[in-house]
Amino acid sequence: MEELKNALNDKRLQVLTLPEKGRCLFTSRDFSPGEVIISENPYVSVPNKNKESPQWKCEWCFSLANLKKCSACHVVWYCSSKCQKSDWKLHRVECQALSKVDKERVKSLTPSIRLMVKLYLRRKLENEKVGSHVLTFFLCYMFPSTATENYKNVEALVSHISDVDEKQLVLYAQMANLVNLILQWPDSEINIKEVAENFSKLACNAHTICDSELRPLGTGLYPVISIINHSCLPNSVLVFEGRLAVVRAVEHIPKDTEVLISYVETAGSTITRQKALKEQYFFSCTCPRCIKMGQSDDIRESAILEGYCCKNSGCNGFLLRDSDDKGFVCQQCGLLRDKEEIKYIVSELKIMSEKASLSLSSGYINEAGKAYKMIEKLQVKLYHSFSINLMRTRETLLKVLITFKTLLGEVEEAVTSLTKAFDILRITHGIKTIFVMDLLSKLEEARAEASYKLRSQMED
Ligand SMILES: C[S@@+](CC[C@H](N)C(=O)[O-])C[C@H]1O[C@@H](n2cnc3c(N)ncnc32)[C@H](O)[C@@H]1O
Repeated sequence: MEELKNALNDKRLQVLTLPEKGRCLFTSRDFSPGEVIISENPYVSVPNKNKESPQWKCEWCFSLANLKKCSACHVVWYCSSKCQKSDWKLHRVECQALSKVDKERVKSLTPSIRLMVKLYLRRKLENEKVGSHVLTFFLCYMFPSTATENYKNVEALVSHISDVDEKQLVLYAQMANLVNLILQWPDSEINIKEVAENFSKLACNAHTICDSELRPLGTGLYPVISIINHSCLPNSVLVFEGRLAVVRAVEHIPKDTEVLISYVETAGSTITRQKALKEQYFFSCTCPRCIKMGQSDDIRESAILEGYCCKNSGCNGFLLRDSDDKGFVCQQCGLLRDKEEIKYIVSELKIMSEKASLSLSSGYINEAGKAYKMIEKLQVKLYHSFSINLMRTRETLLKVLITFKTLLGEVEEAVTSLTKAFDILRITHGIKTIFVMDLLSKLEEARAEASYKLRSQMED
C-alpha cells in the first residue's frame, strides 16, 4: 500500500480511508473539466461472450474483425499477430492450462471463470519472480510488476463476502471448484475459499469494458481505479479507450476533494439507484441526491425521470398515482390520466420496441430508424419530456442517425444532435480520442450539408 501511495502521490492523488466508505481517492491538486485524473490498463481482462453478445472477440483489443483461433488451446481468439504477441505473456501459461481442459468443459468456460483463471495465473507469475535469478530476470522483463500493477492491489479490494447470501455463496464455491479443475494445482497452491471470495471481489470491483458507443465488450479488473467510490452526483467519469480505463473530471475538482464516479445509471430515480447499489455493492448511498429521498424535490425528480406526462400537452407537470388508484394525477393542473389509456400505450410500445430491435439486429436500418421514431412519438405521448426512457430512445436514434448516412435527410436535426453529443463527449472522452475526432468530422460534414441545403433553398 505504501508503494501505491507513493506512485499515486506522483500523479497528485492520495488514498485516504474513511470509516463509512473504506478507501477513497482524493486529489492533491486542482483538476479542470475534461482532464485525465488517472488511467490504468487492466490487471486481467477477458472479452464478453453471452446470449446478448454471442460473437467471439479478440482477447487483447476486443475487435470482431479478422479473428483467428489460438491453434494450441482452441479457446482464445486474436485479430492480429500484434494482439497475440501482446497477450502472449499471460496466454503462454493460460494456453497450457486451457489445452488440458476437455471439450465439454470448455463449453462451460464463462468470462468470469476465465477472468479468475487469468488472475491466479498472473499472481503465480508474479510470485515466481521471487525464485531463481535467471527466471526472475526473464519474468521481470516479460511481466514488470510495479506499484500500480501488483497482486497486492487485488488483495486490498473489498469483497463483501459476509454480505453475500447463501445461494450466491454456493454458486461462488462451484465456480471456484471449476477454476481449480482448470488450473489443476496442488492444494498447497490454491485455496478454494479464497477463490470464492475473489469471485465476490470481482462482483463489486470489476468493470465492464465498453466501446465508444457504450456497447459492452468485456470485463476487466482495474485495482487502482477500483479505489474510486461512488456518487449519484459524480465529479468524474470512467470511460474506456480500448482496454485502457480513463477517469476524467467532468467539472472543476479542487485540491483535497474526493474523486467520485457513478457506478450506476445516474438518470434513474433515487429508489432505482439505491436498489442497484445495495444489490451489487452493499451500501446505501448518502450523496447529495440520495439524502433527499422522499422529500418533495426527490419525488418530483423521480416522477419526471421515470413517470408519465400530463394529458394536456401544454402542461409540463409531473404525475403521481391518485389515491383511488384510477390512474395518475398531474401535480400542476390536477388532470387525471386514466390507467387503461397508459396500459394501451405501454403495450403499443412493447410491440414497436420488439420490431425496432429486430430490424436493428437484422441490419434493416431504415426500418429500425422508422420504428425508433415511432417509439419516440409514443413515448412523447406517455412519458415526461425529461424521461430516462425517452432519453435512451433518442440515444439509439442518434446512433442510427450518426452511423447511417441514409437517415441524414433531416440535416438540421442531425447537426443539433451531433453538436450536443460533441459538447458532452469532448469532456468525457477528450478531444483527441478517435471516436470524438470521428464525431467531429461527421459534425463538419453535416454542417456543410446543412449550409448547402440552406443556400439551395435561398436560391430557389
Ligand atoms: C469499487 S469499491 C471502492 C473502494 C472501496 N471503498 C475500498 O475500500 O476498496 C466499492 C465499494 O466501496 C464502498 N463504497 C463505494 N462508494 C461508496 C459510497 N458512496 N458510500 C459508502 N460506501 C461506498 C462500498 O463498500 C462498495 O462496495
